[in-house]
Amino acid sequence: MTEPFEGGRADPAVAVRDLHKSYGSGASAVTAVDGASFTVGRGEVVGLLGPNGAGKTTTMKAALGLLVPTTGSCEVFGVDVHAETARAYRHVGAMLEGARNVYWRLTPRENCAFFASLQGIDPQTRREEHDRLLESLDLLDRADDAVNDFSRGMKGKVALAATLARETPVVFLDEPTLGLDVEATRDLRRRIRRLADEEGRTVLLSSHDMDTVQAVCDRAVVMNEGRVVADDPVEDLVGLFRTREYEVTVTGTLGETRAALASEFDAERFRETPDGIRFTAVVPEGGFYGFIDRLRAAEVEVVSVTTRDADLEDAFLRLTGEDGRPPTGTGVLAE
Ligand SMILES: Nc1ncnc2c1ncn2[C@@H]1O[C@H](COP(=O)(O)OP(=O)(O)OP(=O)(O)O)[C@@H](O)[C@H]1O
Repeated sequence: MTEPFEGGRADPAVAVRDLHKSYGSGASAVTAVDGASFTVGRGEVVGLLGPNGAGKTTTMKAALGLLVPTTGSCEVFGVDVHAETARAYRHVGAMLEGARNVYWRLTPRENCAFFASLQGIDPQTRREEHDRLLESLDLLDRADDAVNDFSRGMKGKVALAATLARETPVVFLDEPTLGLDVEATRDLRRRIRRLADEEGRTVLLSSHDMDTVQAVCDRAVVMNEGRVVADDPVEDLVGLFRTREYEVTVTGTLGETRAALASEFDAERFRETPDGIRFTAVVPEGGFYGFIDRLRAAEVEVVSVTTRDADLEDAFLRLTGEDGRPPTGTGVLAE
């Protein structure tokens, strides 16, 4: 692995500082990133989450020096990537939006060898490692075929192999599990964890796959509309929402109780079903009996109650307000 920059051992591996990026100008200008700040510590695996258009790719590109920020800065090991892009790039391997970083005329094996040698690594010393990498991505059978003829999904996997073959101390992965099957996804998760745990490498990954984020990330930075709306350890993000969500079906007339349930228990998604009125309610830990009493007082008959533990996906939807409730910001998380 290439040694990180000398000096500033206290510097985080990646620092994004008050980053603003707009595309275009005048009335057609699009603000993609609107004052985002976060850091990624050395050896940390951080997930960059957010709905489509939240600004994740733009942030990663700015942190790679591929885009000039409108204002703000990005640093790798304390070095401004825009002032010294080549120097920073040497320490960051990135797979962005699929397959752009591989040579399609070369084979997977040659791509791995090429990207390793770019980093000053003698590829002869890594043959077995590259084969293991290609095998884990189910590419070994095609290791000597030109990438040009591969499907999009396979090209993506070659891009990932080439990125990892560079053995850089920092790795950016934009949607790394996209197009991977269950087995390959599982293997990739293990590989990402190993990069951090055994090799001390730093990983920033964006993903819509919450299971992957939950499985591999130490921390999640959640973006929405160009801003960071949460920056917390993954377990805290989940813990914050460790209330129980219930799906409840009742018969009878809810009347005014409906509004009371909505305000006390976040009850929503009321709908008529053949079994009765169904809705969801969020009940704090230990509050279940109070909730049932509330229903009993309304003289409705409870037909069924099913529980569902909130997971990271629920947490994420609430933070970004995509569940229809007002967004919850970092201020709430900090409480
Ligand atoms: N080159 C560009 N020119 C104009 N607008 C752009 C450009 N690239 C991105 N945008 C816009 O900037 C906003 C943020 O896009 P970005 O790709 O960074 O988001 P994202 O979080 O990565 O989304 P996704 O999950 O869909 O990849 C979006 O509104 C997008 O349409």
